[in-house]
Amino acid sequence: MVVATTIALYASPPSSVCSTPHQINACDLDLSSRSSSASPSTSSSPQKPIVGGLSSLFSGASVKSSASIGVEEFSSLRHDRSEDLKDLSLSSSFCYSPAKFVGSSYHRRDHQSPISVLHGPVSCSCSPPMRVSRDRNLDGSFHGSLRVGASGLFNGFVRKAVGSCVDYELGSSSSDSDLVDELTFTMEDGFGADARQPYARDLLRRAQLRHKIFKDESVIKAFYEAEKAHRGQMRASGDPYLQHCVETAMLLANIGANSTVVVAGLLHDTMDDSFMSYDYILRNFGAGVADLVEGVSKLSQLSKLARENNTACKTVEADRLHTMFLAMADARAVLIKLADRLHNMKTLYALSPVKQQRFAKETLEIFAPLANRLGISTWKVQLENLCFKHLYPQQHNEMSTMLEDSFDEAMITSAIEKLEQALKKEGISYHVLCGRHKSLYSIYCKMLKKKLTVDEIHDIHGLRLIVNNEGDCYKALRVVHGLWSEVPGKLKDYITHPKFNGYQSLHTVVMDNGTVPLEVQIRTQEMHLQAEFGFAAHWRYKEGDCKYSSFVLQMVEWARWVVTWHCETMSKDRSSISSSDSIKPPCKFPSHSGDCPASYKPNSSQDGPVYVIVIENDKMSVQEFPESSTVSDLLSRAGPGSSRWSIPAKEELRPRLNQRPVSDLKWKLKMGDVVELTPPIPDESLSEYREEIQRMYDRGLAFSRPGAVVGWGS
Ligand SMILES: Nc1nc2c(ncn2[C@@H]2O[C@H](COP(=O)(O)OP(=O)(O)OP(=O)(O)O)[C@@H](O)[C@H]2O)c(=O)[nH]1
Ligand SMILES: Nc1ncnc2c1ncn2[C@@H]1O[C@H](COP(=O)(O)OP(=O)(O)OP(=O)(O)O)[C@@H](O)[C@H]1O
Repeated sequence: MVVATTIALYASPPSSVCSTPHQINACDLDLSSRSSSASPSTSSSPQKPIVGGLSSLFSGASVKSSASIGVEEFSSLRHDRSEDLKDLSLSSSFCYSPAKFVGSSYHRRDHQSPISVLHGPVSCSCSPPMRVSRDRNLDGSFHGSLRVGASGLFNGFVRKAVGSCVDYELGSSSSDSDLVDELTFTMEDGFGADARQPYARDLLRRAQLRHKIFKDESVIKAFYEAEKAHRGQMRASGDPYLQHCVETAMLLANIGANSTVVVAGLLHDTMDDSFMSYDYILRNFGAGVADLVEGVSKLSQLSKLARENNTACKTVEADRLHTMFLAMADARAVLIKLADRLHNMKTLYALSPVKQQRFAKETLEIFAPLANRLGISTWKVQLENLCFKHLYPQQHNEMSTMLEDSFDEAMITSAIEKLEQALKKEGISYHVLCGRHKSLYSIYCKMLKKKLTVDEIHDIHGLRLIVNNEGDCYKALRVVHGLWSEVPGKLKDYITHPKFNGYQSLHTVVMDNGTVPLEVQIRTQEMHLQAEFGFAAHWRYKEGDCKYSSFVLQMVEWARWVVTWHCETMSKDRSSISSSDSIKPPCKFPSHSGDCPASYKPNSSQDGPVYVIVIENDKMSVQEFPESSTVSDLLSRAGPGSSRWSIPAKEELRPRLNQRPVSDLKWKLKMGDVVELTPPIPDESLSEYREEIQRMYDRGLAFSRPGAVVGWGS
């Protein structure tokens, strides 16, 4: 079966499963059986603190939810409904494109969403969509341990290896030289090569079966480099480390990323966790890949810092962190980091409960919103549902139990078919007809936010229709109301009465089979662009946009667009992207017209604030500075009293900027800079200095020491 992989960054709903008629296709093939739809909540959303029992919300819910869902269960489309179904991201999307309408006035569609990222019929000869077996680990029952071989000789190496990725706190702070001491082999001597190569070959072969990009020369080369770099390293789950690299790269491939990104995905941990250097990657794979791997490494470090400092709990700082991540790194590096995190979240069961909580918290507050901003709904949904499970297991269980019968993919599929036929009969052409069921976490948030019971949520099942013009919106609405009975009071005409943010669409809720509510949204392509990309962008709608500066908004749109562009245009199978009837990003990459909402160019203008990580007394904060601020500005904010500072002569006493002693106070701060105000001084003999610096900070007084020409303050 040819699978049209589509993740609609702009155009379509989350975890969109796109198909030509009669095909239901899965995006993340290894995930498709548990794909889910997006949900709300970000660090800043009102529903963020999700706590408390659901019993009151559920009152009356179970009766209706079980009684009302009399249609074929979605599990029949996917897989057997078994215990671990509860742990999956219970949501998915479907999309039909009217290929049947080929000819005359109908647009031929091989893909669902004209501006979807992936469109690409990625030849996934892996398990058929909707019937993909699930990872054994999702039920959380498997508790792996650090398996490092009988001798345990490589403990240190392994610890170091996994440290930066999953924060096992097993000595990941050791330096590279410590690491060398613990190694009893060199990377080149082919330790265990004979034993491991068959395994690696098998892993590669399986990856190639799942996605053809793994047959690319550069990808194969990267695979073997990753194998060499991570040889002997195991994950806490007990899996070889290489598997994590492959799964990360596979997630990227599944959203249509090109070979540069997939290669960087395979190598994403090599700089942190092996001896592979930037230069080595540069020589072997070029600057594009090397920069990406370096970008991911920086994001990993910042994420670790944030995790250790519980930044996710501080809403304002978490928000700054989102922005910083997008602004400081190539958006594709964020994409790789997200894929890395998604796979780590899927294998979180292997960590201690405390670590699980910490990762889940950070993921929910930092990474899921990032996925949302980048428009990768399918990842956002999976991340959120996994976090939900770990952070609120009781509520997750209750919701899963209650809703597992409610998610009815078959109903959505048949509703699409029905509507498609009826539109055809009426001669109404359309661009996209897609459906999704709402994710578990999104339903949960909506129930809490609006104080609703589950049977009061009318958009658990939803369809979206994108037509050519306004007139067709109303014609299509009549068709919808002719097919199904309308729920009184639920019709909203945001075309005649747009929302304040410019959002336009027709919304109606109808009853399928008289029992299951189905929300139908109808809009034109222009309206849809606005809803996904413009001021009414869905992520802003979900986050509540009032607090964002235009700088942040533009930057997010830029990042989103870059990611989309890269995924779309690099997807080799997608020749139809340029077809004239596609909904396209507003301007041609890489230039924007002046009034384009995505006209922000990272690093090309200095008109926005910079966010800097400041570490002081082992505490981290994410601070905002006006454009063109300098180290001196930062120091004057940090220290009481004087705003003029000079630099201590002794390097080890200076503040550090990105791990280097500050040498120029006029140095301009950049997005993502890390400034340590009280650098760690390992030498015990320097403790006196340290105390004095501390006093200086405390009192804002000048620091001096006999013989040393150092002075803080004027
Ligand atoms: N992109 C975007 N989507 C929106 C916006 N407003 C509403 N929507 C979509 O429209 C759906 C329903 O919105 P409304 O019909 O206004 O419903 P509501 O009154 O907010 O609440 P419910 O009927 O309970 O969903 C939402 O679930 C979104 O999918 C917006 O500003 N931007
Ligand atoms: N009726 C629909 N048909 C298809 N896709 C939809 C529909 N409604 C929302 N979506 C898409 O589904 C994704 C997930 O949205 P989600 O269900 O979390 O929130 P929402 O329904 O848009 O908003 P809210 O939770 O406030 O009602 C978004 O990409 C959204 O655009």
